Amino acid sequence: MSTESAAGLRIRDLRVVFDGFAAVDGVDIDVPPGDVRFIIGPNGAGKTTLVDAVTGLVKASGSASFGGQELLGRKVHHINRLGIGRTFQTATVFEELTVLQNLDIAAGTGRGPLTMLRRRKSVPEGVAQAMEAIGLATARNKLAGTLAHGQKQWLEIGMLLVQDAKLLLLDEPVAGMSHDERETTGELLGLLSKERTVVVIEHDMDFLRRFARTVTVMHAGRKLSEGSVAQVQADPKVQEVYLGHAGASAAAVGEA
Ligand SMILES: Nc1ncnc2c1ncn2[C@@H]1O[C@H](COP(=O)(O)OP(=O)(O)OP(=O)(O)O)[C@@H](O)[C@H]1O
Repeated sequence: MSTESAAGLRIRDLRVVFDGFAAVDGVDIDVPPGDVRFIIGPNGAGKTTLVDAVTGLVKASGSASFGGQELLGRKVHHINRLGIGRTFQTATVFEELTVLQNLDIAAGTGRGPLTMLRRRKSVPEGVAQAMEAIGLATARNKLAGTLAHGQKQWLEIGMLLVQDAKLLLLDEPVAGMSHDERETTGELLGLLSKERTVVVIEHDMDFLRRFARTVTVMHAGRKLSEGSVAQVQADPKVQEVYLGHAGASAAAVGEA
């Protein structure tokens, strides 16, 4: 195994079968450290199932390793402790708690519930850095339930940062976001990738064009194409799958 692939996410012959149906059907993917990899594909292509397999939510065969550590066969919390963090399409923050309390809980900083619920002046450095990165430092005492949609997604990413996740798997992070929120999120991905590996499942092609470094296209449980944004957009196989005919602009990808 090369040093590079050992350090990043390395998936080999990944298969997930539901009642005889292969939702992920023998996929190989390498995401090197520092990449911002977008995984796209039509509905039902197997994108979420692939991430579910990597994070221990569904059983899979083959191999998925990060930093040289095999993930398949481990429990969800163990995978989490190995530095794998994941967000879902709907943000899963504690709405009745503040931004800071949400981050505290994610960080598991060892305080009892009463201490956590008290407002306080000193904030652990990791939590302060995360709040800064996600742009919520001034909103630290706001209840998460009162945040804008985009801010909730950022808070969820912040919760992964305080856990020091080294691999961030983000499921449609900009769904439902405004234009400005998308731009901010895209910039955040670039910032995060300096110290982490970022994998984004996404349908939004404008967002992909602006912020993906590399792209993997999935279709019917398999990897259809991979490369730069320009390479996959120019791939006739990708155009065929999205538009039903080659030669058309791939601009409509994701509008389905
Ligand atoms: N728990 C399950 N049991 C049975 N089939 C499932 C299960 N989860 C997913 N599938 C099927 O596996 C296939 C892949 O689903 P998956 O959600 O991974 O696709 P996707 O690429 O993420 O699609 P979308 O873009 O719509 O989220 C689909 O045909 C789906 O119906």
